[in-house]
Amino acid sequence: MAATEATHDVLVLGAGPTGENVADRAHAAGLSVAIMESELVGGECSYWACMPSKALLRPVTARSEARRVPGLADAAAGPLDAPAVLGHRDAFASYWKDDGQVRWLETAGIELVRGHARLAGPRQVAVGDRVLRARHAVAVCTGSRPVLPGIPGLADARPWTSRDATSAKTVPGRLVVVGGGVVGVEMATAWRALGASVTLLVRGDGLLPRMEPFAGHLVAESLAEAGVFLRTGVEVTEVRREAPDGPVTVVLESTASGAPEGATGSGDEIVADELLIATGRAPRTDDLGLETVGLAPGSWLRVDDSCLVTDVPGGWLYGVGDVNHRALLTHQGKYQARIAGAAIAARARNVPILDHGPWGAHAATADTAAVPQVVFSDPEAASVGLTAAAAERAGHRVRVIDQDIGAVAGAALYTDGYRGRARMVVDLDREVLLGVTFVGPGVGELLHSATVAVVGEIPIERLWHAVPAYPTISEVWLRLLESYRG
Ligand SMILES: Cc1cc2nc3c(=O)[nH]c(=O)nc-3n(C[C@H](O)[C@H](O)[C@H](O)COP(=O)(O)OP(=O)(O)OC[C@H]3O[C@@H](n4cnc5c(N)ncnc54)[C@H](O)[C@@H]3O)c2cc1C
Ligand SMILES: NC(=O)c1ccc[n+]([C@@H]2O[C@H](COP(=O)([O-])OP(=O)(O)OC[C@H]3O[C@@H](n4cnc5c(N)ncnc54)[C@H](O)[C@@H]3O)[C@@H](O)[C@H]2O)c1
Repeated sequence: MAATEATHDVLVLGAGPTGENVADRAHAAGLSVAIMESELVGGECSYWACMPSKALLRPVTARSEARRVPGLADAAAGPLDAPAVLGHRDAFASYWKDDGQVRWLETAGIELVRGHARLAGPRQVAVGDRVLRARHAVAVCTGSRPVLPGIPGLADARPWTSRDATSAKTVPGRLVVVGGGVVGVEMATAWRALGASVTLLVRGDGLLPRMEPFAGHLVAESLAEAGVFLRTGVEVTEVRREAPDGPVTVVLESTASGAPEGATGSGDEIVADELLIATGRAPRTDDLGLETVGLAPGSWLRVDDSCLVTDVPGGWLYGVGDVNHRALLTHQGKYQARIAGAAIAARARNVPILDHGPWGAHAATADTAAVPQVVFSDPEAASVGLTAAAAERAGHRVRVIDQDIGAVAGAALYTDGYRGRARMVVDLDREVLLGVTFVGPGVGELLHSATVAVVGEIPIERLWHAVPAYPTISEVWLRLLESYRG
C-alpha cells in the first residue's frame, strides 16, 4: 500500500506535557502542527508519574499532619482507607484514558496522529503507513523510561518500575524498593502508609543525594519512624523469583542489621512480594530513527539553549523535555517547550537575531540555573538552585545560612512539634541567593517564593523588604535574612 503523505509546519513526536506545550506554542504562533503519540496523550506525567504518585501521597501527608494537630489527632489515628486512596489515584490518572486531553488537542486545532513515530531522514517522520514532512521543525519530545540495572535475574523477576508503583491495584504485603532518589523515596512513603512492609535499599550513604544532605537525613528519620526499613551502603547482586506468582528474593552485598517488619529472610537476602526498581531514567530514543539523521539510537539528545539539537545540521530538529536530559521534571519540560515553541516560531518567520542570551525569550536558562523541585515525601523536601556544595564546586564565594523552621510561630501552629529546616546559599560577591532548600510539612508551597528570589537575583537588601505574613511558615525567610544580616 502506498504511503500517504502530508506536510505541516511543525511535527511533534510525543504528546506528553512537553510535546503538548511545544505544539500549543507553535500553533499559537500561527504554524500548522501535527503531534504523534504511541500511547496516551498526556504522557508519563498524567498516567504513571506526577499525577498518580501525588494522588497516592496527598492522603499520606494530610493524615500525618492531622495526627499532629490537637483536636484532630485521634480522628486521624487509624490506617488509611487503601481502596479509597487507590480509587482517588485512579481518578487522577483519568482511569488511564486520554479523552480529555484529546479533546484539548482538537479544540486547540492540533492534529493528533496515533502510532509509533520514527524519523525518516531530515524533516521527515513516518508513523505506520503515513509519511509526514515538516516545513520548519521537528520536535522530539518522547521523554524517558525507567532504567533496569543489569542485575542477574532481575529481568525475569517481574520487577515493578515506576509505572507499576504508581498504578498497582492492590497493596503488596512486602515491598522492596531499590534506589534512594525521588521515585524510591516517594513510593516507599506511599506504599508504607498504605500498609505494605517496605524495605528501601540504597547504594550510597543517604537519600535524595542531589539535595542538601539534611533533606535526606530528615526524610530518612521520618521514614524509619513510619516503619520503613532503610538500608544504606548496599548493592543488589542477584534477584530470584522462582515461581511466577511466588515471592521474590533479593540478594545483597552486605549483611542486614535487622529484618523488616513482616519480611521473611534476613542477612544477605530479603524476601518480598514485589520489588520496585527506582534507579533512574533512560531516553526513549532507541527506536526513533535517530540513525537516519546521523545520531546514535538510544542517546540523550544534546541541545542548545533553544532546544535545537546541536549534532544535526540545518536548524530543524529540536529535543525538548526529559529527552534532552537537562532537567527531568514536568514543569521544566513545559518551560523548555515555551522557549522552543517561541524559537521555532521566530525561526519560521526568519527573525534574524533571536533573544538567546541567558534569561532571553529564546534561551532556556532556568532549567540549568534555577530548577525548583518538590519531593512529596513526609516531610516534604523542596529546593531551588544550587546546594552549598554545588555552589562551592562552581567556584562561588558563598555563605550558608541555616534555620530551624520549627522555631517559627507559623510552623508551631501548623503542627505540634513541627520538624523542619531551611537553608539559603548566598553569593557573597553579588549578595543574591544561589539556592534555597526547605524541608518540613507543607514547605512545597513555600518553594515558589525562593524560586522568584533566585531567578530574579533579588539583592538581599531588597529581600529584607519582602515581609512575610505573620504567623505563616514563610516567616522562616525573616529568620534567614536576620541571621545573614546579623
Ligand atoms: C514516578 C514519577 C513521579 C514523577 N513526579 C513528578 C512530579 O511530581 N513533578 C515533576 O515535575 N515531575 C515528576 N516526574 C517527572 C515527569 O514525569 C517527567 O519529567 C515528564 O513526564 C517529562 O515529560 P515529557 O513530555 O518530556 O515526557 P513524557 O511524559 O515521558 O512523554 C513522552 C510521550 O512521548 C510518547 N512517545 C515516546 N516515544 C514515541 C514515539 N516514538 N512515537 C510517538 N510517541 C512516543 C510517550 O508515549 C509519551 O506519551 C515524575 C516521574 C516519575 C517516574
Ligand atoms: N516530585 C518530583 O519532582 C519527582 C518525583 C519522581 C520522579 N521525579 C523525576 O524522575 C526522575 C527519575 O527519578 P528516579 O528516582 O528514578 O531517579 P534518580 O536519578 O532521582 O534516583 C535514582 C537513584 O538510584 C540510584 N541507583 C542507580 N543505580 C542503582 C543500582 N544499580 N542500585 C541501587 N541504586 C542505584 C542512584 O544513585 C540514585 O540515587 C528524576 O530525575 C526525578 O527528578 C521527580
